[in-house]
Amino acid sequence: MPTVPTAAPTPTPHPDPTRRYAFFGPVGTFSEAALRTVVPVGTAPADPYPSVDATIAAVRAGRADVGVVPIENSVEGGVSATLDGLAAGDPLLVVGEVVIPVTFVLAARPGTTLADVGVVSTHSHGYAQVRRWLAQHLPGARYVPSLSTASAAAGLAQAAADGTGAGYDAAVCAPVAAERFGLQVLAEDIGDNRGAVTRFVLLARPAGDDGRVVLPAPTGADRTSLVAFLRTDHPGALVEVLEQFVTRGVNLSRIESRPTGDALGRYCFSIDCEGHVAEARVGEALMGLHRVCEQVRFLGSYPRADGRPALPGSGPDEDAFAAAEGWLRRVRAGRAG
Ligand SMILES: O=C(O)C(=O)C[C@]1(C(=O)O)C=C[C@@H](O)C=C1
Repeated sequence: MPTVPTAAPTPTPHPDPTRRYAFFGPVGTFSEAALRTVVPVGTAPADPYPSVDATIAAVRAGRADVGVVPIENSVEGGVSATLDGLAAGDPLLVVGEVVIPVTFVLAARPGTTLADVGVVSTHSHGYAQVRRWLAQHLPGARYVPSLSTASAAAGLAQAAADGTGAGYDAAVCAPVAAERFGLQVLAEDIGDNRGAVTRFVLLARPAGDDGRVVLPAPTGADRTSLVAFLRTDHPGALVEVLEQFVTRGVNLSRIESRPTGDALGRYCFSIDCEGHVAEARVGEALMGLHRVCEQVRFLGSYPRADGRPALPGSGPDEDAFAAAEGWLRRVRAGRAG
């Protein structure tokens, strides 16, 4: 069985001042906070885009080299816009991840009190994380969705500057967004779940057009992301997919189904597993998937934000994979097994 080559040379680490970064904006989003953990202000050009789709499109079109978007929240789960954006369209690679705590404030124009708040706006993922607090403290309040937590805050500031109404009275946003847009914080730390975190991914175009290597080299504590499209709707199709990981002792850290959009009942599986495609066990699992699936879209292998090495699996260790490969080579050459 062929050995999967490792990425060489090692790609440039972030921040790379020669690259242009894009993030799901405007300024003050959690996505910007995630970006700033790897690309501090002033180290490289970084532009805000108004949605996940726009951020992904900027990377695809070459307006940015690396894009930062949310992919998974510990309370509300997968971010559909990101999962779907990566499953279709020109291929992109995940080249890194960042996990940050998410804490929310209720912010409004200065002079507003809690009793004045009848309509609240925020991103749908933000709303899902403060629903209980709102029900308890603003039981009559109506919810208006916004493109991001920070755009809800920006809308209040813009309306104040224009002398108009924003269509809502308060925004649920990051503390930094309230500060950036000169809003008054009516309530702090209003998240329903202490310790909520969101995982963000750094996206880049695969190597090819500019000759840059973007696939990060293995670190020993990596994650691999992919999308598996099942061949046909038949009994055991998902088991066949899972088997590829189980038999190689590869641990999954996330699996969720997403509709392909073609027809009712057509789903693909968005999967994260532990390890790097350069490791034999992961490479073989991916080859196995390729055999049983209609299509497998490799989304990248990249260092885990928590630096945790793969859990020891019940399957064979890396040496056993190398030994098996050597053995097959020998017997194929007609030598004694
Ligand atoms: O609106 C933002 O600030 C974002 O970065 C988006 C987003 C998300 O979609 O998950 C990020 C983290 C929070 O969980 C809420 C919203």
